[in-house]
Amino acid sequence: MKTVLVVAAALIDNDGRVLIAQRPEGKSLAGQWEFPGGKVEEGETPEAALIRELEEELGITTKAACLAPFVFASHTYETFHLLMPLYLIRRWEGTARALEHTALKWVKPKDLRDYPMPPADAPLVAYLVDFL
Ligand SMILES: Nc1nc2c([nH]c(=O)n2[C@H]2C[C@H](O)[C@@H](COP(=O)(O)OP(=O)(O)OP(=O)(O)O)O2)c(=O)[nH]1
Ligand SMILES: [Mg+2]
Repeated sequence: MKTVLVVAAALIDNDGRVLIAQRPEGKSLAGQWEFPGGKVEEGETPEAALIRELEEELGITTKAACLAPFVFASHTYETFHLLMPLYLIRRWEGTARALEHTALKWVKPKDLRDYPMPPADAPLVAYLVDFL
């Protein structure tokens, strides 16, 4: 089975809320709420991939020095194994907009459990609740 490397971000605002984004119709896991991010492309570092994905998906600009490695998900789906590092980000430029998602939401960590998220994400939420 193929291991797919996906990078994701927990953007944290000044009130300690985390940004989640709803996956659009037509994609796998449609309607579920995820951390913004995406697949690392060939020859790309995880950090460069995340900076690119945040620009594409949210229209925001950040830099490698603002990405703090936090925890990772390692989860077997039916057709691939997902390896997904989650970075914490507190500094970026611009206002996040849903350029590729159905909706965005800023959520207190303890309220993240009210939103259906992909199976790989449940353990990550527990770490955010404890740490933030
Ligand atoms: N971004 C993100 N992906 C997640 C999360 N949890 C989770 O299981 N995934 C899975 C869903 C997908 O199988 C994969 C990421 O795929 P994606 O569709 O976001 O990839 P991408 O942004 O590069 O988009 P695409 O060009 O492949 O359409 O990781 C999460 O919290 N954030
Ligand atoms: Mg994505």
